[in-house]
Amino acid sequence: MASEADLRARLQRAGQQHLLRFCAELAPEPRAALLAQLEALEPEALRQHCQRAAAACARPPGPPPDLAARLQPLPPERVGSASEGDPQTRRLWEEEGLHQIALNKVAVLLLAGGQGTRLGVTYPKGMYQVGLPSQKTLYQLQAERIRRVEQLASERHGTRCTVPWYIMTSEFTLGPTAKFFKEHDFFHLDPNNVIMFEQRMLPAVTFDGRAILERKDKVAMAPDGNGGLYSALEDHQILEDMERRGVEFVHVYCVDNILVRLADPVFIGFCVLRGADCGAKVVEKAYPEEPVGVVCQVDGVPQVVEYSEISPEVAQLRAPGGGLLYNAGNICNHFFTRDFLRMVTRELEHLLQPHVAVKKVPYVDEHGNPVKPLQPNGIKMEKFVFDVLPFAKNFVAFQVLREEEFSPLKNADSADRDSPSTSRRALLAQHCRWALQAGARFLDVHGARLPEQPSLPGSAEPPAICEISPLVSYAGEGLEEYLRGREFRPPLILDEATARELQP
Ligand SMILES: CC(=O)N[C@H]1[C@@H](OP(=O)(O)OP(=O)(O)OC[C@H]2O[C@@H](n3ccc(=O)[nH]c3=O)[C@H](O)[C@@H]2O)O[C@H](CO)[C@@H](O)[C@@H]1O
Repeated sequence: MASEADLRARLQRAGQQHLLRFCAELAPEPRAALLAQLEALEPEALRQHCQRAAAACARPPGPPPDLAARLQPLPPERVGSASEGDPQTRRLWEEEGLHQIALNKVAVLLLAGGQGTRLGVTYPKGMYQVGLPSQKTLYQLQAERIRRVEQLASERHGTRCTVPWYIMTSEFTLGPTAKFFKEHDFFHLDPNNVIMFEQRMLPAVTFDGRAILERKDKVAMAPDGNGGLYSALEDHQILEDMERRGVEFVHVYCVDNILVRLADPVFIGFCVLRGADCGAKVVEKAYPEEPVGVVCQVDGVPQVVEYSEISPEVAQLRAPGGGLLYNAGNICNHFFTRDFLRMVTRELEHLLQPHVAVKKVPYVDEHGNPVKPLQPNGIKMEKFVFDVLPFAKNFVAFQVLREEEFSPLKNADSADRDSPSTSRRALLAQHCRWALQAGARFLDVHGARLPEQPSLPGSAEPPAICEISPLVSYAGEGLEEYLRGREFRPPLILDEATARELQP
């Protein structure tokens, strides 16, 4: 370990010697912890990081003034659709996706390093359960969808196959996530196929470029954004692991969408057949201010413009048909070829520009007293996972139906959108639709048939509580054999055991 004098010299080079100002008064243990934390910060990188943060903060807030003039919607030839068009083509995509999965060429990669501040929980979001009858957490639903899609591909192609699950965590989420998976026996997945790795952390910085001490013995650190993925892939040799397993296509997704279709064969097949190196799933934006990035073109190049970086005027622009001009909402589901990821980690990562988030960062004042600021006082620098899109040679977007594929859990229940209640409702409404489409009929307490609403929107309370285990159906398939022509008194919990009982 470096001596305190060494560290002092290094910090001086970085212009950050204030980080040691309480060191002399610390007991041996916290002192050692602080020194270890400081030793991990490379002086030149720290200097640049702090300078960049201050410079970015000094620029006028909001999107660059000329952005509006440089934006265009994606040209239609770059966009496919899961719901419109010919069902035969959709089947072809699905077949291709299942084929690639059966060949063990597909992996999923979860971005799970975020802190879930808006939801207000202290544990990783994937451990959250929104109050489904089964009480399954987001992680469990995801694990079961992986098992089911493996099964579908295996059955179709008569092989046994694996979809490895890579999980990017951060200092905040690795410990609890790993523990949770162990406690739940990896949800019956083979632990060798669940690969957790950690993203880097960066110091939070004051507006004048000084790294913030959160405690006398601790620098305030935050994960480097979900675009930290690319350096984390390199740090932990994840692409080498993928290569060893023969993985060629990666579905990257964010943790909080209860309807996420892991390794979605339709999306994978579409991207593969289009020869894409990079893809993004989109939904039609629900309203102009919806906090989703917009997939569009900037200076003719595909890109996502994040909701925090688009002006309200631009977000509200209308197309001639009356819909939003920029209506391709990013749902943080990306397709990458391993070759593309390799190119990014080898050649392009350093070109990704960090984004500035101004936040309230707890700190110690000059007397060493802890302060919880009421106003934003610090800068966190984050890279975004989609910032690699402009480097793609063949980017495609894939439009899916919101009620089938997107209901994110962002806020606590006090909000009326993107909350535990709205996520639960979206999943239960979807399962009720699937059951009705498969021919189930629901009865009320008096035995009378409940009205059928097979086209139930995701935001509505379903007429009957019905939850279908992902182990029974991945996307509504295969339910007729259990449900057709049968009557049920809700709740109907269709798990594997019930499915066996209902089997003709
Ligand atoms: C940068 C980004 O992708 N933004 C997208 C994200 O926004 P949004 O602002 O909602 O993004 P979140 O902060 O929820 O992060 C998205 C995902 O990235 C993970 N994460 C975040 C920070 C970090 O350092 N490490 C990490 O792994 C989170 O755990 C989460 O799984 O989802 C929306 C859809 O729901 C999209 O419309 C946004 O365009």
